[in-house]
Amino acid sequence: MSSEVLSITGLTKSYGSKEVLKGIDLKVDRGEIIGYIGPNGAGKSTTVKLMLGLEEGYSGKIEIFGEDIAKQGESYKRRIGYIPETSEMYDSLTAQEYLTFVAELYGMDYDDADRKAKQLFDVFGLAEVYQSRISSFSKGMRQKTLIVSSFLHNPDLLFLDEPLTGLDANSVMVFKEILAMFAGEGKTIFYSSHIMDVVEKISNRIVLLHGGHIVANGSFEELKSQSQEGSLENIFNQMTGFHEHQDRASEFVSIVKEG
Ligand SMILES: Nc1ncnc2c1ncn2[C@@H]1O[C@H](COP(=O)(O)OP(=O)(O)OP(=O)(O)O)[C@@H](O)[C@H]1O
Repeated sequence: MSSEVLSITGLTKSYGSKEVLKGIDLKVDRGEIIGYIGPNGAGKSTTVKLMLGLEEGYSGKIEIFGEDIAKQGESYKRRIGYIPETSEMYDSLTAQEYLTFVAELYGMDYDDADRKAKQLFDVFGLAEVYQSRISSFSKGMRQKTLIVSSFLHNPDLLFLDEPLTGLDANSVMVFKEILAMFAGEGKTIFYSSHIMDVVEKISNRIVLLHGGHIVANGSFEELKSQSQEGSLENIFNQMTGFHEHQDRASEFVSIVKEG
């Protein structure tokens, strides 16, 4: 069996006259944690949505689990988990209703999904609110619900967009450990985030998207040796040509003070 889980070749995508992706090539193997980074608006979410089949109208080729997604049916999606950047969770549902509903979409049996979701909720210390409405949840509780919904069907490939949003420091530690263990089981994780120190620590490989192209692709050590910068934050600033943070901050503060 090939160890390649994901292969993107010559991927381009435009919205109207705006070309967001200008030819992306990327290969990802089983068990890798890919840190997918880039400035706001670079096209990270667009890439992920294309791979999930949520967005159409691209050129190039996207192969997942060895097959072209344009040619295969929906079945590959059952092996994928997804934490979106912004989520429209159904507020009027309870966590139990929401999680069993999502799990059934992934082909799980109701009773299995219910039992497993309840156990996972318990791990996050949320057993007592399993039957409460999502509308009553805090930001972190909602994020934990999304995390549980994306892992419930034991996916082989996970797309995580800013998954730590709202999690407290203890939960962050648990979640980072979960990711490492999951990758150790041969699962593949595509991790999109702006929190550079977390990306630096958890990723086996970092892919930086800028100006419609992949401008860096390697382990943190490799990127560091190429750029002679210390942290991933500095490497990011250097590779995206951004050196004005102090000027921008001074300008902002002086405008605020003026009025
Ligand atoms: N449905 C759409 N219609 C028109 N333009 C879009 C659409 N979706 C995304 N775009 C544009 O494509 C570009 C890339 O957006 P995308 O959300 O992929 O960026 P991103 O790298 O995920 O950014 P961020 O870090 O801010 O989340 C942006 O300029 C955005 O305005």
